[in-house]
Amino acid sequence: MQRSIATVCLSGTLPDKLESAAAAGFEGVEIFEQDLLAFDGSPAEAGRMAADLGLAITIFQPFRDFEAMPEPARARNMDRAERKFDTMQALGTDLVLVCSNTQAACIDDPARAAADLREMAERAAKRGLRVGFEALAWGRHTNRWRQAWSIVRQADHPALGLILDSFHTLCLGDDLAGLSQAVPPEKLFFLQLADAPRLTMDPLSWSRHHRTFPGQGELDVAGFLRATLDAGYAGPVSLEIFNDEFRAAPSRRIARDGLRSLVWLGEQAKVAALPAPPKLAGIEFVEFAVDETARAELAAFIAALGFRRAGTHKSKAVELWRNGGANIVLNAEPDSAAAERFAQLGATVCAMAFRVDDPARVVARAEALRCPTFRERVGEGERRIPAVRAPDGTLIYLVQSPSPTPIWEDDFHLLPDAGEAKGDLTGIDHVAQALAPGMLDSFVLFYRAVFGLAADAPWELPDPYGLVRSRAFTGGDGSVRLPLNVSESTRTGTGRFVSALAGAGVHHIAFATKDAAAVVDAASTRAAPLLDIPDNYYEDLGARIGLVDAALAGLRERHLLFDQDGTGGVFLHAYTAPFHDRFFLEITEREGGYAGFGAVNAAVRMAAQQRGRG
Ligand SMILES: O=C(O)c1ccc(O)c(O)c1
Ligand SMILES: [Mg+2]
Repeated sequence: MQRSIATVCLSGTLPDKLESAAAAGFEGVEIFEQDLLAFDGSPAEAGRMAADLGLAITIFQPFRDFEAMPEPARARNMDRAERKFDTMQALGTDLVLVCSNTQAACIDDPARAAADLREMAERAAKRGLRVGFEALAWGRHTNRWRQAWSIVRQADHPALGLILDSFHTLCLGDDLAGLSQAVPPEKLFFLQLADAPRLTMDPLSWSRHHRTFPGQGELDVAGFLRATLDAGYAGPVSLEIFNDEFRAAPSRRIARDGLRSLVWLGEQAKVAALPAPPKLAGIEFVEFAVDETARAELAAFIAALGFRRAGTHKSKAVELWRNGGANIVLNAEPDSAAAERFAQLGATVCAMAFRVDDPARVVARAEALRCPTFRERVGEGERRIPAVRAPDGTLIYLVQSPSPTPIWEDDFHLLPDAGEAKGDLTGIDHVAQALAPGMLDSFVLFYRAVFGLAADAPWELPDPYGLVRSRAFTGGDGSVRLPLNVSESTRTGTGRFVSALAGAGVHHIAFATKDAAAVVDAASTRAAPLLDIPDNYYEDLGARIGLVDAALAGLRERHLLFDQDGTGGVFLHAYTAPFHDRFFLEITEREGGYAGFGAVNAAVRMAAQQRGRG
């Protein structure tokens, strides 16, 4: 499978785009005409640049509004084609993409379309060039691949073939049924792949602004690729994404995401196997980068929630704090990855650890998916825990589970009563990350591809100062839950956090308990900085769900928020005020299979946090 990417996917100048594509590991590029027009060198120079980078120019595109035009436009189009053939020969590519005509003047006559394409193909063939015809989903008279194929078949010229684009087919709810029976493999000239979120929108706007890489959206791109390969297609597999955020993002990151997406898609379409994704069994710990001062402050903050110091690292300035099954690591080791993170960003989460069945296999999978991995230096006799780096630089440690000896025993001097039995928390329920706008799709692909996490439908959460978009990832039967939040506004809690961090990071950590009321009561006796929820919330709650008065009073008294899911699932949760206006903690109790995050309560929580800033 030759991997190719269209220059339109990437930001910057044509040389930037080519360099980023080559650096990411692509073997080919589609040269989008607009990128060539804006380039101040000759097509031959562009062609040499690509060749020097080891990139084949897989196609030149698009050639628009060609077929079935009345005279004199028809004759002009033939001349235009000849001129573009000159460009293609200088570039060093033999294939041009003709997308179906969108003009009102286009004649509704497939025979005319076929005759015109036949003539174009005949002219191309004289120069050893080829023409591929693609149905745009908004083409005037040709918008399905079956129509495009019927025209290509009628034209019956060896230099004319069909181009398939997953977006145009899938956005119309169409599929490739019948492809392998209808179209001989030598007539499949090119394959473009794009995913997209399911939106209710006209196909043109949807296509020009919201396409994504495969794995970042909701279309069955793997099925589309599989069907094309089953029909005998053996040419390049090329990404063609029009996306506003991609155009604004660094081309290197987007190109890397693109390659990762194709590697992952190859697995999904059963082209090439990868080391299997992990069986996940929860989040073992979350680790903060601190210095001595921040460690003391953060220790006091979590102690109010019932965490106790459970151990110190044998060779590093690292402490383990624990409440029942929930572990927090405070890392103040100088000269470490954590110290670097602290120097840059202050007290923040620098790592978290997933319990996985086989850490070595996950590392191999991450490497196959071109994700950076990490190994911390270790002292004698200490355990080396491998890690994968998330797109924001956060380390995700991979901890063997089940494991004959808990990871803490090798590396930590544990205090005598450090066991998990003590405490009222059962573990880490979820870890929420705030991301800069434009980063969400990179994270979506990372979590889905490396860890096999499944994405919930997107949510919108109203902060008093702007909207927060949220998408949650879940794996391991709900043992790992990772909501991702993005805000365009810099005044929301999410936006301020992202500005302070100049990027992305963990914004809150939610702990699980079987008895939220008891945890909150105990925390209150320790003067924990829990968030006050206004009475109006409880008035509305009573009106909405008719809890008995005593139950409602119990929630109100403890400032506990409540949600239920209609199938017997119930969620109780309470929040702390933010630590250093940075991140906050949450206490959660899930009952009856509740699978959400209390999104209905987010507006009240965010308003209370904004009020708390004074
Ligand atoms: O949006 C467009 O115009 C356009 C052009 C060329 C393509 O291959 C395509 O899928 C869309
Ligand atoms: Mg296309």
